[in-house]
Amino acid sequence: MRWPAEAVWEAVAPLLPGFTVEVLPELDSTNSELMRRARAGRTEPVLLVAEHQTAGRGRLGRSWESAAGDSLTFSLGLPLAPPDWSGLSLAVGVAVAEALHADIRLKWPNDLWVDDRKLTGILIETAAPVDGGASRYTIVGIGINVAPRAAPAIGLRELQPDATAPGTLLAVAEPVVRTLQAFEQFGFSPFQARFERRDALADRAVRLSDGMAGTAHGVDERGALLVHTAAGMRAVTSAEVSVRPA
Ligand SMILES: O=C(O)CCCC[C@@H]1SC[C@@H]2NC(=O)N[C@@H]21
Repeated sequence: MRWPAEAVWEAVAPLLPGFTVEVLPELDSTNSELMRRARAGRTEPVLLVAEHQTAGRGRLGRSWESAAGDSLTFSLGLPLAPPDWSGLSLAVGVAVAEALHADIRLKWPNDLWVDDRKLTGILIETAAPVDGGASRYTIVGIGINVAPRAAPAIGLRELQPDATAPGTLLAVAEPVVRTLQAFEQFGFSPFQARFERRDALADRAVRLSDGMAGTAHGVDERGALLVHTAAGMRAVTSAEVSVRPA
């Protein structure tokens, strides 16, 4: 199904004052496109949506696969200068989850899960400081599965049978922008309790990519994952975390 691009533009643009809104039929990756533009000096606030990505990217060099029409793939680009960057992807996850459904959980640090199946991935990248100042051009890429997907993924339609990619964009775009603005001012701490209400790892046995095992106990005020290990409580700021089978 093709997007009603003009209608989407007309509905979303008024929600995002100061942003240019673009809905394109195909791109390699919305994140890659905004990074190319930033490197060419174009650092204005943009919402860029691709109906289809030919080379969608995930974290850690992974790819983000989606067929046309079965997912929502977009990036927001804007200059940001928060006093502390830690926890940004968690705050964005809170905004997306709260905008979509009560049953969505947050899997530290970047994923949204339903019943331990991945619904959404978030890829945040930043370009060089804007005009040599404190702001960095920040590209927040979000991929949301909409059509039902085989495990280990899941589609939003399994929670909301009438979900569509354009409707999902309308639901999440403004909350994510408001979150980025709040994060720039206040950092992660206002999002800590909201994250913990949806924490998919809370009180679960986890394994970190460095081999350490323990039990997850929420996040601290900077968004670090707290893991109780044999060596004591660790505040984990960068690692892959997997749930250990019970
Ligand atoms: O799960 C992950 O590792 C993150 C996936 C992020 C995918 C989105 S889709 C829109 C934007 N463009 C990309 O190439 N990636 C992000």
